Amino acid sequence: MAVGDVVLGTNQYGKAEVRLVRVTRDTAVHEIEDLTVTTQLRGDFTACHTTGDNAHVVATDTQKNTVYAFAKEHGVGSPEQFLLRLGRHFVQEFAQVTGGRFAADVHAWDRIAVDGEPHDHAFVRTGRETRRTVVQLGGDGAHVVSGFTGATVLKTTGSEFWGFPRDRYTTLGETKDRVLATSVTAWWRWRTADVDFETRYPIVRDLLLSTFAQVHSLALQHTIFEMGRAVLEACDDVAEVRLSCPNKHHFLVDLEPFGLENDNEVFYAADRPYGLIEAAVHREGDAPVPHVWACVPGFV
Ligand SMILES: O=c1[nH]c(=O)c2[nH]c(=O)[nH]c2[nH]1
Repeated sequence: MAVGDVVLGTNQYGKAEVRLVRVTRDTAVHEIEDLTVTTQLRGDFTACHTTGDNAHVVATDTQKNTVYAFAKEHGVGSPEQFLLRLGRHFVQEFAQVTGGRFAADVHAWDRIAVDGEPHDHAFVRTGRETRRTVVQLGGDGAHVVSGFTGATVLKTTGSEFWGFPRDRYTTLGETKDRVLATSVTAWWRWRTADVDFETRYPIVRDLLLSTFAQVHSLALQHTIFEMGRAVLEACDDVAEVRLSCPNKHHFLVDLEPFGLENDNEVFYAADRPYGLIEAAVHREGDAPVPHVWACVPGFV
């Protein structure tokens, strides 16, 4: 519907960053599930925008309540299944809802060790990656993208960087042995929504990180391509991998003024600026699905 010459374009709305902690206490050994969930509905919401008629608007407060209710009723389990269940509920329940974007960050917890034993009901946040997923439902079915951010990894050798062009602004020296460090943000698109996500997620994650460790790197670009390639070669159910990796520079400290040698031992870990290396890796001939990636935060 038009208001004068102005028309409504694409729109979506929902509740962002619903903090959900689910404790399962069937036995004395409790389990905890901790997620930040975002729901955004798409469909026929034109009247609300153009005339203020809220008849089609599933309140964001209702969406938030549904997240909590579903966690109680159905449990959480894999975030992918949780979001598929949640998203399908809104589509089935409300005729005006045709699809949406549903995203979750998963915050992992370890048990606190007491006298060397894992405690029954005390946890500490895992210092590793934050698992993430985005599920998209629409006319062409369900698309599931999984990934993680904040996996900080470092190797003290096995990394070179040389052979780059030199102009009058180039001061960086060539190196055959440097520290390589990054905080990996990885996304991968599953071929279908029919995946055992809980089994597959750690396999993909471990492949990415073990490849970082094993590749003799000639550039961070080289490393991240190899990381993506390792996943695509091992995992038929993954269609595409995208990686965003800051090059967390470790500069060798000049110790000469102090009469000391620095044999790749003492580094200045700079926080900014940093190189930001990003790449998508896919199999030749695979059809791209750009609209899925358009809703994934982080990088193009
Ligand atoms: O792995 C690297 N890739 C670059 O593109 C680059 N540029 C730079 O200054 N250092 C590095 N390291």
